[in-house]
Amino acid sequence: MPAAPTYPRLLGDIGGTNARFALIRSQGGPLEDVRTLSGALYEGPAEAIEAYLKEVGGDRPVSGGIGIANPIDGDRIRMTNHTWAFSIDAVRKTLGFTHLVFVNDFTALALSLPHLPADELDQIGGTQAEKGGCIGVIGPGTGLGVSGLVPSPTGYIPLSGEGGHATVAATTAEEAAVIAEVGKHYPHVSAERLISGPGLVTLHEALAAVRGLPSPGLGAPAITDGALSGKDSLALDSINMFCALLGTIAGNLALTLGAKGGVFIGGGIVPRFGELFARTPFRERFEAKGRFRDYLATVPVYVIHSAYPALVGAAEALDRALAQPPLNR
Ligand SMILES: Nc1ncnc2c1ncn2[C@@H]1O[C@H](COP(=O)(O)OP(=O)(O)OP(=O)(O)O)[C@@H](O)[C@H]1O
Repeated sequence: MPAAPTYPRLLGDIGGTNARFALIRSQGGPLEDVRTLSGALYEGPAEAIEAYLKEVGGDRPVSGGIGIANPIDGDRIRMTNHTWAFSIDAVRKTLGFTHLVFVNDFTALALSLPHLPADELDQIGGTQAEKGGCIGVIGPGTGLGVSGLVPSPTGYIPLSGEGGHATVAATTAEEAAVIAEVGKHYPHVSAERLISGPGLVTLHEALAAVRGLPSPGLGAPAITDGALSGKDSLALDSINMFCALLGTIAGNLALTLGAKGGVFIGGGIVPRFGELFARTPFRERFEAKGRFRDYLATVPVYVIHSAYPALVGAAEALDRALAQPPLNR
């Protein structure tokens, strides 16, 4: 009997604010009909997916792969920054799909890395990536996602960790003062508390307080704009500290994984810094590990500029799920 058709396939990337969907219509084909929907307008993923499919029309997919900004632990998902709570299998049945796979969004991002074209990556220091070496990925956005790819005889295995909640570490006295200031409000100052969109605002406010300045009251985009304009020195100092702290934690990730295959920076924030990023203390701090400076000096870091890398990774996650032999039930 011929195998049931698995194209078109639905791909998704569900964040705290937006849900992005796309279709791949044939094997090796591109992402098509990418749309961004506001999650808050829908009761749950089935409703959002139906709205998307109605809008783009054409043949209906029967399988889907979705990255979601949430830990995945079994069939039930309750989104942390959202009202959506659902059973993956119930969504699959509602949609009439044969397969529906959900993975953590940073697991999806990790799965995308070997597929990203070189011209969508900006290298920040280091030498050649070791082919087949361990890979790290870290990305400040609404939160701080951390993942990686570990080589195995059957290919790369993605990690599903919560590294954004590791403790943030100071290198300079002013960083220590900022962390102490933030610690007045939180019992544990995780990396995400400072290295994320909301974290940039927290860092900027705390740096002003440490320097005895009035509360600046700026949002994350305004802080970046102030730094890029060259006219707001507090904003520039905040971006520099943000990137230094990111360098510290990215260097820790590289050491922990032995990421000779490189460290990739995803998320929506760092690409918005543009050329400023290469002039921040990020790379110096990434390598500032005492006796392991030479080791880290070889590790390349790449800023991801791809438009929809998590959708590429969701496609890989679905590919892998469909390649598994069916369970004997
Ligand atoms: N120019 C900017 N500079 C710094 N931070 C910014 C800028 N523009 C937006 N942000 C911050 O980026 C964060 C959103 O990050 P990102 O674009 O990666 O979205 P996300 O985490 O994928 O979430 P979603 O998928 O739900 O949109 C927000 O906290 C926002 O304040």
